[in-house]
Amino acid sequence: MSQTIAGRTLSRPDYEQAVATARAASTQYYGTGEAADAVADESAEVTVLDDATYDQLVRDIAVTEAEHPEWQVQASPTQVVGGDAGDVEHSAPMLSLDNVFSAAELADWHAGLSKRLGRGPRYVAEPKLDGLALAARYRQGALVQLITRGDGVHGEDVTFAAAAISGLPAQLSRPLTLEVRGEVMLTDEQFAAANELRLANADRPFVNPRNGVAGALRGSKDRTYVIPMTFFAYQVLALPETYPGERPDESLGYSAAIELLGELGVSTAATSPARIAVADTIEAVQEYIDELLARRADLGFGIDGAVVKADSPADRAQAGSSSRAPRWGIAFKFPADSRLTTLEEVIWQVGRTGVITPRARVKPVFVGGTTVTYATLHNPNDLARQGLMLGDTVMVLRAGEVIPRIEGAVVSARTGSETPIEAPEVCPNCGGEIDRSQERWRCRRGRTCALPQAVRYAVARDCWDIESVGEKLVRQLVDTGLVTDVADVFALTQEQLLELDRMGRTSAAKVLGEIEKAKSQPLARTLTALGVRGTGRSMSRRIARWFGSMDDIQAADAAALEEVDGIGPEKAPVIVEELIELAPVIEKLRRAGVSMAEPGVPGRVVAAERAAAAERAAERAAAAAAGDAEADADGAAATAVGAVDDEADATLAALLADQPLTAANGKPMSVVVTGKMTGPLAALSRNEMNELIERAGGKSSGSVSKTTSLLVAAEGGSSKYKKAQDLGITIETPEQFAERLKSLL
Ligand SMILES: NC(=O)c1ccc[n+]([C@@H]2O[C@H](COP(=O)([O-])OP(=O)(O)OC[C@H]3O[C@@H](n4cnc5c(N)ncnc54)[C@H](O)[C@@H]3O)[C@@H](O)[C@H]2O)c1
Ligand SMILES: [Zn+2]
Repeated sequence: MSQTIAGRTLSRPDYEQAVATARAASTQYYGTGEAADAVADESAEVTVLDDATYDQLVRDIAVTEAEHPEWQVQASPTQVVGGDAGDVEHSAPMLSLDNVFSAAELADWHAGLSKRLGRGPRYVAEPKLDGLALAARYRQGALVQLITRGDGVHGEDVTFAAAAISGLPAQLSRPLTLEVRGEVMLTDEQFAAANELRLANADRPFVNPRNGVAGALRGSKDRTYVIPMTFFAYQVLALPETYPGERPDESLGYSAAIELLGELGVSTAATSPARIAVADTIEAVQEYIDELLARRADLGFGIDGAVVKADSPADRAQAGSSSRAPRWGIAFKFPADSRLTTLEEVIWQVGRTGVITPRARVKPVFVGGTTVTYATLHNPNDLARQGLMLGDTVMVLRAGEVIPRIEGAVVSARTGSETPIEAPEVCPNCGGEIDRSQERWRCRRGRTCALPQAVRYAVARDCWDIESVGEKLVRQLVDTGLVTDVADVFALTQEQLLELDRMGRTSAAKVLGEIEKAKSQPLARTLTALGVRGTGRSMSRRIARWFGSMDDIQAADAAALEEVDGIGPEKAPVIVEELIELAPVIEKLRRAGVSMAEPGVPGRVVAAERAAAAERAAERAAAAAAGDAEADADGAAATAVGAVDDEADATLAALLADQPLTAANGKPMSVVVTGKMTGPLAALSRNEMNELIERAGGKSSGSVSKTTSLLVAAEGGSSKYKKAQDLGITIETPEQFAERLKSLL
């Protein structure tokens, strides 16, 4: 995960230009968030950079200054903190943070600090919140002033925004006098809501949450509507003597201060999904950082790294600070997850279910670890409202493994050559009418619009595996009306097939043979073949394994579906609705003799039994701990209950016997497969390997982490292999793994 941004040495004119560009970009960045509005003078050039580009520029400047200290100018971003000075003097300078970009750089930093202190400090590690720094002054428990960071010495008074910020109460739970510092930001939800509001009020939407928060904050003075924001605190400090009242204990460590903030009613990252870690070694810090990066996309708000700080005030005092940043803390920067690029084309796609979605083709840009060329857009109505244009400079977000998304456009960067995006008049797939009654447009023909694609998908190797039904045959089957939905495949007869072009007896027999075999495919594959909106292969497997039978799946309501790992309150009702729509197709499949059960899968019943067994085991352990005396008192009753339990446990054990990847505690083992398979597993696709793992009671995962139980790899050398070795995770060859699963092969 390391990202090296080595700086380059610039020529003197390039250096001066770089400093000027960085300053202009900063002004923009800390301005209103809607570039154009920040520039009163229309003729002024607007410099908008994404953070990755800005950071690269600053690195180049730093490397150049190291080589030519005499070139350094006062305005260099390496010398000064962020934005413009305001008129409120800070109680103590609001500093920036120095950065590291890799585990090795962090270890070096730790070595340096340990040397300075003469010992390895205890650390607190927390998210680097991607918002704006804010100082909040409380006098005797009442919020009296909010100040931006400004140039670090003087900030701007933004007290007027207080009511819009959650996490910063107007009144603390105790009447203390103190200053709280932290980050004000727009959560993902708040960003979406903010743009809805802005559009409804004929204001320009924000480009992304990070750029939006400056505008949200400043604009709250004159705006007629309120844009809610969120605050997370990361520091408590004393106020000057002019502020009367009881003060907090100044010898508090950082972790204790975070706790105090929580008690006072101020929110911190400790109670956010990001959490905070206290760690005695730099390795433990790194572990938190790795784990935080893995969870980055699921936090609900933007982070651009982690911050590592010495916990004790004594360590901090001894380490001290430079004019720009403290020496007792460091920011571990994550690779950029959003970059600016150009929107080149909008492609309208019709999905398997007939839903029409716009997809953006952008000028290729490296973001979130890969080069992105395509990104999802909002739904068509949003597109029209946002007024996005072809040729716009757009922000592409790719966090974690999720599909890249366009967050917004920098309207101020328009040159006049942009062109409007044309929405389709008719269905781009069949030329038929579009149903625009819902937010998501859909072809009026629904699933039948994309029927050939749906059938192709259903007969593919990962679903029913009817390989002899190729693309041309599917076309013919659909065109002749023999197939009107995916289930019709199972109703095909020899006579019907023989009437088709280029279909002889041998081919027809082959097709029918494969169709016959497909009838006994596991439920998970049939569920995948149905193309239920909101599910794919792995979700279908999870659903099939959880319920065990199609009857149980169809009987499930949204609440029951939500019990399946990965199905949330948004997805569950969609799946229910889809299954209702698909009921006639499912009924056809049932009548055609297609299997409606997941073989060898314990399903929900055993899942419930597992939970009960685990509970019983815990109770027994507790009883044992409570001492024999009490257990004796309940003697008779306990024996009777115990007998029933033992019987249930025996049933469970029998059921689990062919679940070699279920751990003793009933939890699935997490298995990662890498590289080419060999031996008995050589012919299996990755999807088939995943199926096998799940059938064996395990969980397949794409990346190695602390929680991985097993890595399957034919040879060493890959990064997953090395990571597993480092973490001491069991590694098996495909042959060894096949041996472990022999009861299932
Ligand atoms: N795109 C642009 O044009 C542009 C211009 C200027 C700055 N920037 C961005 O701003 C950043 C650089 O500016 P910077 O000086 O604020 O440095 P920084 O963001 O690298 O680090 C310091 C800041 O981190 C914040 N922070 C978040 N979580 C924190 C935590 N848990 N503990 C302590 N502080 C925390 C605070 O606001 C603090 O002031 C970079 O990310 C840069 O990309 C971008
Ligand atoms: Zn259509």
